[in-house]
Amino acid sequence: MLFSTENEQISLVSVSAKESFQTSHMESNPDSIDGLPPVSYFSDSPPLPIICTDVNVIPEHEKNELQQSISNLEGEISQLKLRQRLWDEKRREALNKIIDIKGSIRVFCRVRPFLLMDKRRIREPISAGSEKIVVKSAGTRKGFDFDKVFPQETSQEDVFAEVKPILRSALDGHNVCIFAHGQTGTGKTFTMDGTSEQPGIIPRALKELFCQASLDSSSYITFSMSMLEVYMGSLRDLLSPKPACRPHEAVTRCNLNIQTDPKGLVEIEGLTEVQIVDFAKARWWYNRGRRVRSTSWTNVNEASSRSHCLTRITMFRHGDASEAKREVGKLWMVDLGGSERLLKTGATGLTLDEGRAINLSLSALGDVIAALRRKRGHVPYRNSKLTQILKDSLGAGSKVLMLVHVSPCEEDVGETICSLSFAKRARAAECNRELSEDLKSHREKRVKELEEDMREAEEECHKLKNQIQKVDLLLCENRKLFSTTYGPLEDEKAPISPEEYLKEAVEMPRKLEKTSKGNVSNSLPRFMTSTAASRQRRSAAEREVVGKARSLRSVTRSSIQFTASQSMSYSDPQIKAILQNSNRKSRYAPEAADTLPAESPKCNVSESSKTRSKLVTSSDPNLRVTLGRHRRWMSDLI
Ligand SMILES: Nc1ncnc2c1ncn2[C@@H]1O[C@H](COP(=O)(O)OP(=O)(O)OP(=O)(O)O)[C@@H](O)[C@H]1O
Repeated sequence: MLFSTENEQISLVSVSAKESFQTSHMESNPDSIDGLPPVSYFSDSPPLPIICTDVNVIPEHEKNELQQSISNLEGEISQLKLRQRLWDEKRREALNKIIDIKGSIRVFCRVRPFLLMDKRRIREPISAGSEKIVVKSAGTRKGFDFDKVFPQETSQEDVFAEVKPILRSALDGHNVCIFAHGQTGTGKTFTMDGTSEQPGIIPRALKELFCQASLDSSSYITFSMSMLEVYMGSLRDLLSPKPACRPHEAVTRCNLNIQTDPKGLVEIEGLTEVQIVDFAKARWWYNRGRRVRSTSWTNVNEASSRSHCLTRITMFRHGDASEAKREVGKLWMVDLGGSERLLKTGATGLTLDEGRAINLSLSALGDVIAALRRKRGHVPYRNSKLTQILKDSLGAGSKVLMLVHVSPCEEDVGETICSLSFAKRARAAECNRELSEDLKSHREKRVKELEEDMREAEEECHKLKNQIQKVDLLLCENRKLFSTTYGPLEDEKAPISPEEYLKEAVEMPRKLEKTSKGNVSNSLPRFMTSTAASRQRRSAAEREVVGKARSLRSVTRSSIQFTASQSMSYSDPQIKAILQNSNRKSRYAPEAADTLPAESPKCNVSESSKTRSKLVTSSDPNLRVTLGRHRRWMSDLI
């Protein structure tokens, strides 16, 4: 029976309740209770009015009110998110302007403290100011300007504080390179890597990236890591699953190819790329790579690095799932091999060749930076492997930080001047024009203003994040209340699968045609309506698309992790978003976490072969090609 109005419904329920009450009372309790006369509804006196409330009946207007409040909250959240995005844009803009004012290639200098084995003289040859270094030698004084000078007593923390802003830029989707350059034994590895008590830039940067990513409320960021070494002009994969081979063997066995795609993006074929979900995992992988690096003993440094060691962190910044937008930024942290006068290091044989190779690639790097600075048409990237690898991270839109290291010792003055001259060359082009004091103070003022803007934007973003969380909580409660009372909300649809999405895309023209048949088709000229042949062609195309969707779903089910170039092969933003979501889910799934070693790499043959088979069983030919071409993934390791 249908109840037309609320009142009718209630009165009917009241009657039935009254009837049932009367029946049950008559059946179960015909006599008095505790000697009291039973209440008779059949007496002559008129019956008392019965008030019945049925808890299951909720007035219609309450349902509407709840629905309204849900949609209001949803609207509020999207408004807040929009405001948050705008503030985030402002923050990025301010940061970019700051970096542009300060210069996209910045050069710092760090002076190493005296070591126990150093011969100390009364008069030290180097005096360091905050932005200037003066070298005194053989009665001459040479001055070198820098963006920042770190004197001997500078702590690792202070150095990192100056590096931090550039990391934010990497998180915002820019390509960033941080180099440590200098003579052998001047502290490049100490600055980049550090010790367990005094961690250097790389471990601190890894920590900072995860910290910043967790605070970022407008998007979510995922990370992957690769490490390689440029040794005697060849590339070695430092995170390779193979056992750490000896340097000279590895050169031939682990050589990798550098490819540049038509867009100018650099890809290193076969380079291992591991996904890093947290700082602990990142550190584990970093330590693993470090141990494999080629070092040898020289007269100058007991554990001299004989190669350039490159650590790459790739950042995938995903916007809202609805936006399906993704930005990829690369952060390169490079511990360059020591520049050295080969005679001084006492190098012979292989070590001598290693030194020569290091020097050649360093001068190629200097040429590239100088050409970029001078904005020359031709940039000689091809002159060394190092510059080929960094090609897409050194050019326009990228940020470069060079940390030049020098020794405080008298006997190293010649080398010190060489290193400082290298730095001067890198810095010169952008600082060609010596700035007047007025201009300098104007720039400083502008930077301060922009820093203030940035802080304000960050605060606003933080406030909005908190507000969104609160409203979201309220929304969840309301949704829960609605679904428990009235059943699922109308717009609470299950997330659309790639197959459904493509099917919908295929069906859309059909639907349109159906509508047009009814309404517009007759008004179309005959040559614009579909022929039998065109219909046949279209259904063949539809079958292909649905087939693709199926294989796509099988891919997402098998939790394959996509890299930048792989996901780019799917040009549709909605599919990308779905794939990203599925990646995200699988990453946090317990079985995905298991594939990362907790403490040390454990060889689990069945596990790894299972994963490998997943990687190759995709039925999608496009995917197979990109997977085949691409880097090995963490799941493929060991
Ligand atoms: N700022 C510093 N404070 C304390 N010790 C330092 C500092 N810089 C360097 N050292 C020490 O100097 C020694 C040489 O440093 P490191 O190995 O980092 O030099 P390097 O430039 O990387 O040399 P190479 O190019 O040969 O690899 C190490 O014992 C290191 O601990």
